Amino acid sequence: MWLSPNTSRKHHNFPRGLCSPSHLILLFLPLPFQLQVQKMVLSTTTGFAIVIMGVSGSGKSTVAKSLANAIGCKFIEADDFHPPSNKEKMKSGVPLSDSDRFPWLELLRSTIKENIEHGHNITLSCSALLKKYREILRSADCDYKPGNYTQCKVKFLCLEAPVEVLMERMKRRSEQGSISCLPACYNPNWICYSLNRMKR
Ligand SMILES: Nc1ncnc2c1ncn2[C@@H]1O[C@H](COP(=O)(O)OP(=O)(O)O)[C@@H](O)[C@H]1O
Ligand SMILES: O=C(O)[C@H](O)[C@@H](O)[C@H](O)[C@H](O)COP(=O)(O)O
Repeated sequence: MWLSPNTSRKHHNFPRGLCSPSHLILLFLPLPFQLQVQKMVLSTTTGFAIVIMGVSGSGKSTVAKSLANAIGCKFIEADDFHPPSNKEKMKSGVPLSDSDRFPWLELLRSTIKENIEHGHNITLSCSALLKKYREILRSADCDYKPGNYTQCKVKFLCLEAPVEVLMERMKRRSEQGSISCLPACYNPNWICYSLNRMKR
């Protein structure tokens, strides 16, 4: 399920009580996603995870945090789970390799698994740019059969933003000294490549 922030959305029926200002974010989600969030909120027995994914600066943390706040669930920032060696690489602008990413994704999988198995809902901000990374996170649901996205308790929402917006945000972020994957993010071709090649 892919969301572009500029796409217009219709307002839909949320359970009573989901109508304070902090819930406004829900109205900006695509309808199938709104329904998923309703299911999440109404379920008392099953935990769900919503992964807000996309490239650096696409707004993952902002949206995942607001969504968690709106529906009263836990927000998890995937960047907090990187080992110091990955953080060091990202700080120096060295892109991570898959062998850097796999242990990190496996740790995230265990965290998602633990939460959904205890019936807790979570939102997670994580780049998850390749299908193989998303499949690792989906496998946190022990009932997940590869390709059965509808039943999977781990849902993905991909944020997109125009390249100029991403560049501006990354520039601002680097000026503020935060960690980011600068060389990759400063290359517009890389950004387009990631966005265009993303499949479920
Ligand atoms: N919808 C939005 N409109 C305007 N600014 C936004 C929006 N979403 C995020 N931002 C800003 O963009 C920057 C990057 O957002 P962030 O959530 O950290 O992105 P990511 O987690 O994908 O790297 C932050 O300064 C944030 O305030
Ligand atoms: O929000 C961000 O700035 C990025 O998404 C970033 O923090 C990400 O977690 C790392 O770059 C590792 O992930 P990838 O190299 O797999 O994107």
